Amino acid sequence: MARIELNNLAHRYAPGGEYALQPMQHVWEDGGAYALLGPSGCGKTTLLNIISGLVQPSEGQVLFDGVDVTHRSTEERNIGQVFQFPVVYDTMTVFQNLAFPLRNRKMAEDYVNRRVRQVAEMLSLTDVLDRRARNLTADAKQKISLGRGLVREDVSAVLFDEPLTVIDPHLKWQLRRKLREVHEQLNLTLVYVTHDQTEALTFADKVVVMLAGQVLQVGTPQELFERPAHTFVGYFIGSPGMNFMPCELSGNEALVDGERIAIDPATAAAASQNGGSLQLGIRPELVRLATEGESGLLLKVDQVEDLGEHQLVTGHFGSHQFHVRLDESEKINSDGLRLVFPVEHTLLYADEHLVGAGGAKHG
Ligand SMILES: Nc1ncnc2c1ncn2[C@@H]1O[C@H](COP(=O)(O)OP(=O)(O)OP(=O)(O)O)[C@@H](O)[C@H]1O
Repeated sequence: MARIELNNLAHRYAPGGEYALQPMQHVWEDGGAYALLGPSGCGKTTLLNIISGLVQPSEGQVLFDGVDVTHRSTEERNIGQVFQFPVVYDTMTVFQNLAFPLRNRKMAEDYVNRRVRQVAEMLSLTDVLDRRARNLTADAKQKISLGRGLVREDVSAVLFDEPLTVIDPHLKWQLRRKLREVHEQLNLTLVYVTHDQTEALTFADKVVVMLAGQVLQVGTPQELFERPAHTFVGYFIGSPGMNFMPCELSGNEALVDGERIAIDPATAAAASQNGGSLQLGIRPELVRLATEGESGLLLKVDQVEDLGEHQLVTGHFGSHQFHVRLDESEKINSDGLRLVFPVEHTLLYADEHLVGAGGAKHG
């Protein structure tokens, strides 16, 4: 397994053309499970292909455990890959398919037997080990592909490019869980590309959020939820995403349409030094209703949706749309709700970037 270092890495497909990947500097730890998350065209596949060696970066280096592998082939980098569509040998049995990467490297047969059975067990393929792959469902074939990517212990990393696209929706959840278990048991460095936040958040220890060729934040699912480093991360992660409202500063308060909202003093001080166009950000889950006698901001209610254990209120402050997620037991006054913005969850963004500790955290 390897620690992967991206050293001043950038990529343009055409000399002098647009950057498909903006210059970046990152370290991905040995044994970590990473997800690359972002909308279509943000550069996820380009970055994955640069790590695997399918694309040569136009600038910078890729290091595996400190060794420069930028100009080495995929084969020389010792990478396992799982693609969107299953890559299996139809005429071989499931066992032979899983054994292929090991037999190819002349591993001893008793080791091959043990390892194939271990991986088959993890992916619930034990019952079909003797069946020919040709007759299996698309789901089973993709499980074989996953197994082939995971079967070698000597790879530097295993890269997955949207591997669950062809999987039946009810099986996706189960397979994601399986992949997590496999990661815990095999301790492989995994990089998983997806545009689906649920997939990224349930699979990865650390999620790398990308937009327009840039890595905006590398963080745990909790960090991305609690302290999005960029407004896009706040908006992209969460359902619905974070609320943002343009504001001005007045001492330790943000002014939104003339209303005053308390801000942590250190954040307010940093924001007044930073300058830039300011927005206040808060998660729909982290706003609360004012208690009796407590003052709060009046939200005009437009719509209430029943989400089972929660209810989602869509309303507005002045001209700004705002979402609040409340427990199903809360009584909603359809005229309006008095809301409290807890200081610890009320964040400020200057020119789209989080102000204060953790604002420019990349890692
Ligand atoms: N072979 C190529 N030649 C020229 N430009 C390319 C090539 N491959 C990708 N691009 C461009 O690079 C940018 C990043 O594309 P990339 O495929 O890496 O994004 P992505 O996030 O993986 O998107 P998707 O989820 O749609 O696969 C896009 O603007 C794309 O048009």
